[in-house]
Amino acid sequence: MAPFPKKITDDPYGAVILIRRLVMEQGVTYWRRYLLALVLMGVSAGATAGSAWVLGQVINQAYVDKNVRGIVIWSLVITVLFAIKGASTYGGTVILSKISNAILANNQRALFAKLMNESVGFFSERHSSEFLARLTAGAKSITDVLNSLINAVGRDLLLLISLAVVMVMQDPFMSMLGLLVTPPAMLVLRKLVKRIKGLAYTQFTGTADILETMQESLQGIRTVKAFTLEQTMRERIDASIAAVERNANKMARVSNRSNPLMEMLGGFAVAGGLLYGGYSVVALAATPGQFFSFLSAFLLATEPAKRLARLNIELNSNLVGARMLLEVVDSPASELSDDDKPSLKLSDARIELRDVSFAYRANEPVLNRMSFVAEPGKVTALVGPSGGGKSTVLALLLRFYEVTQGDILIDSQSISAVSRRSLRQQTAYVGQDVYLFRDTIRENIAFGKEGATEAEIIEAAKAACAHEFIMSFPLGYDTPVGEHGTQLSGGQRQRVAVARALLKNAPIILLDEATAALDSESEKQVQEAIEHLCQNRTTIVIAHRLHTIMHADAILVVEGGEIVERGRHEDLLRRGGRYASFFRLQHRETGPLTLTPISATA
Ligand SMILES: Nc1ncnc2c1ncn2[C@@H]1O[C@H](COP(=O)(O)OP(=O)(O)OP(=O)(O)O)[C@@H](O)[C@H]1O
Repeated sequence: MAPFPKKITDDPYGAVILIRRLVMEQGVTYWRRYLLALVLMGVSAGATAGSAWVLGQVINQAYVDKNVRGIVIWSLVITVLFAIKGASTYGGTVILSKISNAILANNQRALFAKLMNESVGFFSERHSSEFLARLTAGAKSITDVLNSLINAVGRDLLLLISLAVVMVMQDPFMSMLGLLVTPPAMLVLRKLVKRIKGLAYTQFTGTADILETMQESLQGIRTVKAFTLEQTMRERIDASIAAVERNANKMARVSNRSNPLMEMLGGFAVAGGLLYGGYSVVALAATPGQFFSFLSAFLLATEPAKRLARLNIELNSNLVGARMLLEVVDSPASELSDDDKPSLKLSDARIELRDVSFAYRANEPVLNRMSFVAEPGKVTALVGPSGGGKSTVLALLLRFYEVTQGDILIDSQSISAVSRRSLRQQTAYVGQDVYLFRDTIRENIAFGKEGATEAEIIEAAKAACAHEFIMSFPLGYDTPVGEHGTQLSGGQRQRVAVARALLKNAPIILLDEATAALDSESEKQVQEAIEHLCQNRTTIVIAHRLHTIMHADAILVVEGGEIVERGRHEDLLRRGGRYASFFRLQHRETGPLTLTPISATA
């Protein structure tokens, strides 16, 4: 999917094609219900037109026939017609709303499903608020387009036709005169459509900007507060809000610019009708009933006529949102399901990187012909300066990205030849930023295994040294963790994440800096949890504070996308190279070394 097009003209979706597509792909599914709604709208239109006609009868009974009984009967008929109109309008509106809600939900599901088929790289290039706007406003726009169409046909056109029938029945000549106002009205409206499209687009992107600032300020609320950025953030969002407000006002002005003119044209038509109607009663012996009936039908017809005239404006402004959503849904998925590939079959879980090169962006290599083996059931540690490419190795192992060159093999199977799902199912990953979902602790652990039992969840929590702190909360496992787990401490979050990984019981463990930024007591507990997690599993661990490294079976020093040193702790120290200097650095910083070693982040 391309990012937001810079100009609306870049957009390949034409209005007619899009409307046809929405009708054929989305509306047609509900044709039976639409038909029922149309019938009800037709009944409502008939009742409205009927009441205009009956009005003429009442007037004639009063002024011409002087018949009280007739007046009473026709008045009763009008009451019945209004009741019919009320009931059918209600039925039609409810049916249409239900269809709209279903279409809205379908589109939101489709967009979300599409996003789930996008790669990690896809999201790192875009802001999530872009999708929020498309999911909400875009999906709503699609239903609005379809509603505008059905209302135009069902409500307005049917009503207009029924009223036209009454007008022609009462006075054919005058009805023709009414049509004279149509061409100038059309001319004015056509000019407005183009402006509206541009404004609707700006409105859409402006709303996305507001969402973006809002989301960033709230997610980074601690940074905002700590750096007293409240005013800065207020100013940033204020600029976006003011721009959207200005644009909305412009849109209101432009889209309603037709109104004064339409009213004037309507006024001319009504005045003409009065003049001619009055004249035909006085001079041509028409009945007052005819006159009143025609006039009321004419007045009733002005609203649907105005709405129909504005249909083009309405459609075009909503089509902008519809395109925004369909653009994402239509774009080729960056991570299509490859479940048809064979599953990864594990025996020992031996991982091998063979001459792996990788670049996020062309000509900016991050890994350069990297090769190493992570032996089965052993702990392999990646250490090295920040930005060296350690996290990238894990990202490639999980196939968040595909290698540019070389291959990654697990038990001699290239990971690119097996399904991503089978690869990820057999891998437990605990990342730098522990992500907890806004749910209870229980549910957050349970994400590790589908259908996990309570006993399994508690067992995992115990092994992750989390059970105790969980039980210290009044709600125990039902304690909500808050958005992103903010109601837990850093160490608690990490232990919940380790419990989740333990529950998954995967043969391969990937850990990225899991003990960073913890006090020594929490770190000890998290470390103990991790030791349980790694037992008898092939583990690749990125260590920044590196408290497990001393005992790691292999230590790889990654620098500039290459492995510059490898070996066990003692060997590397003896060699006196990069690792030894990191080690000494930490030694100086932390005082005499205890058994806990090394931070590799320079
Ligand atoms: N999504 C991305 N898009 C573009 N470049 C990226 C992306 N992620 C990482 N990089 C770049 O790739 C290089 C390696 O990053 P990586 O995260 O693998 O380093 P690291 O060794 O794990 O660092 P740290 O120890 O700080 O976590 C860095 O220069 C980084 O800027």
